[in-house]
Amino acid sequence: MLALSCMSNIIPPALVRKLGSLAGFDTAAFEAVHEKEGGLTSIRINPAKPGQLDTSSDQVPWCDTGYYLPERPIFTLDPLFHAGRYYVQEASSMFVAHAIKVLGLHERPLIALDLCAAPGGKSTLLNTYLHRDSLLIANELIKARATVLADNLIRWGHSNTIVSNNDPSAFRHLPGYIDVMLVDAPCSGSGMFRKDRQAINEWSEAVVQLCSERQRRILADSLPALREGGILLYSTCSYSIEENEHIADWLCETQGMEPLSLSTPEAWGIEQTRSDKHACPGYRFYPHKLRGEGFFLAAFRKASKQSTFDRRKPKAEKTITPALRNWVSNADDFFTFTVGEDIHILPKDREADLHILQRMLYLRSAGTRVGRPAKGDLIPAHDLALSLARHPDIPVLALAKNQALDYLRKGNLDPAINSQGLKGWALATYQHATLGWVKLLPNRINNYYPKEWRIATM
Ligand SMILES: C[S@@+](CC[C@H](N)C(=O)[O-])C[C@H]1O[C@@H](n2cnc3c(N)ncnc32)[C@H](O)[C@@H]1O
Repeated sequence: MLALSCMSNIIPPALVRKLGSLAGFDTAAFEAVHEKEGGLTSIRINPAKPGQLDTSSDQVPWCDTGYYLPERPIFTLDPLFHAGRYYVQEASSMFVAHAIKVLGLHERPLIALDLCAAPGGKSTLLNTYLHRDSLLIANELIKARATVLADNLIRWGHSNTIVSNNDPSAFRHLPGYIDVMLVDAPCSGSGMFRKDRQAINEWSEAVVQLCSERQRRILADSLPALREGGILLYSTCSYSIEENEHIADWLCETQGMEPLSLSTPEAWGIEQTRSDKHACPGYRFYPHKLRGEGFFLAAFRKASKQSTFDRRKPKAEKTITPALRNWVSNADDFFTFTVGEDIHILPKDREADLHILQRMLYLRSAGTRVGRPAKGDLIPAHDLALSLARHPDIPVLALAKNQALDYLRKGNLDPAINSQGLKGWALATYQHATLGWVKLLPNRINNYYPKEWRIATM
């Protein structure tokens, strides 16, 4: 408590001392910006989904789908949040979008791995910015967090995504398989001090050291999966040199990586550093220099030789059955597979990848869960309602805001809303954005919003 009330001592002096050794570091401005709790609110919109959003506010300079909000709304009470129309994401970390563009990673289909992916901020960004025919493997070590990750990716709606729940060392079984790998490593969290005061109490030089060692372990364990010539994006929300520039030097020294620079306009206020030994460019975000929290990113190409394995295509491809054609748009682009009773779809040219990944990893989910067969038809899954692969001709029940919130609370809906007298399965929508399924009966509307997703009554 004493530390919290004594403002100039809020930032651990040992951290400030170390940062003071970086060329051009402005200690006074850094301390001043940390005197107030809070920080900014920003969202990144999902350009693939409909729904009116007020984007008159300022754009995040390094991400054309990122916007600062003038204040923090109660996101839970906005149906568009639940529809995956946007993701609430800290502005600095949206810099990954710029890195993708500068490195041309959007130009052709790639296999991408987001190794430390929960809750999914950067995975949803990768979904938006990578080439649409890419495959994204979003991995998270901690099981409960992998569930949150999977849910956020369902909301975002892309079918070309696989969620895995593995230790980084599991990726050793996929030598040379990945084209681009993002390691947004667990770190000491100093970049979030303005948003999370508790992080200040938990910070110590020993924690920085432990994090630095863990970051090396995570990278050494997973890097065999990156193909020769493949790209690594390494990021943290720490200011500590031990977790940033020192890791960059270590990657060059021991992991056969060569540094890449990402040209950024000076007006953005991003500080470019050079590591001591290999002059690796690093991109530092300081809240006193730009509108964002503390963040670091560095990019590398794998220069060393990397063996790989045989990836012959299996021939068991199952195409979409006639019954599914009314539910899935561009049905011929997908193949189907079942998990338990549920039918899933994944883009056709990813069938071999699914077979490989099923053998080597523990997969939490793959592609889009479409639903369960029932008497020649389908009981549609919630994932399909939120998916971009959903058929455009499925009937729609348009809801006003209070009705949409009742729907999201899994409450009862007045049958009078169904003024057109529609029957059967329909999509509950708000401002053209889909929230989930309803079943329309003559005197009733059955609410199929998943009970584990429902919002609390406020
Ligand atoms: C900085 S967070 C990732 C944030 C995420 N990339 C995003 O943008 O939403 C780091 C993640 O690494 C996971 N993690 C923790 N220890 C790990 C380890 N030893 N190996 C791999 N991942 C780990 C954490 O559970 C956490 O989800």
